[in-house]
Amino acid sequence: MSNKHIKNIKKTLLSDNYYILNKVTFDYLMKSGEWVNQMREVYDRGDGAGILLYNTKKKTVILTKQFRMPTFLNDNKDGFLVEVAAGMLDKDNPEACIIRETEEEVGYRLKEVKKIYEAYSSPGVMTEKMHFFVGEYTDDMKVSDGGGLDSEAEDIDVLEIPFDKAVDMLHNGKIVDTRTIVLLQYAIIHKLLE
Ligand SMILES: Nc1nc2c(ncn2[C@@H]2O[C@H](COP(=O)(O)OP(=O)(O)O[C@H]3O[C@H](CO)[C@@H](O)[C@H](O)[C@@H]3O)[C@@H](O)[C@H]2O)c(=O)[nH]1
Ligand SMILES: [Mg+2]
Repeated sequence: MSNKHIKNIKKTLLSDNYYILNKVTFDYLMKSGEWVNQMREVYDRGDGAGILLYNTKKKTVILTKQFRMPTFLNDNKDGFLVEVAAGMLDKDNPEACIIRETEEEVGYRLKEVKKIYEAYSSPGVMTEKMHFFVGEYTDDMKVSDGGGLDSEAEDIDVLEIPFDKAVDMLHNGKIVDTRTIVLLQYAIIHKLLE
């Protein structure tokens, strides 16, 4: 972390109730040559990973459906969101995380995944970097019903749907999760299911 355009970075903890919210003040060198003091609230909940699971024979994908309170508070009528399987890295590397999350959330045990992108989720407010994966699944990889961890009160529906239906949902506004949109578009562009 070095940048000659910033100095005097100071962090004040506002909340560590569950994850970390800091108030960060710093001096920033404008293009004009003037130093200005700025403040940002920065939420740190670690990094995450998400995966589009696809089956080339059946031409299907696996998505999840779960309640997301922040979306309920902002315009998502019933608060349920259709998403790719995803989770937070915790202490794992991204590959290990997404293999673990795939089994927990949708019940498939993957051997291989392919990393396609890394991107910041919401760069103005969050530190979170998201690792994007795609992975091929077959029926024989199914080891459980998935659904998420009871210990974390996860209550996840597993949706195995035709890829064409997922693309329709993308185009008619039924899929409104950025990662899911990015991954479905990747599948379209790279003809993953053809
Ligand atoms: N008590 C409590 N529990 C929480 C809180 N925030 C999260 N949790 C618990 O932590 C679990 C995290 O589950 P994961 O599957 O690891 O993460 P995720 O919520 O699916 O997050 C994924 O999607 C997010 C939204 O796009 C991403 O931000 C994240 O990086 C990750 O990819 C949640 O199910 C929930 O039980 C909180 O504020 N309080
Ligand atoms: Mg999850």
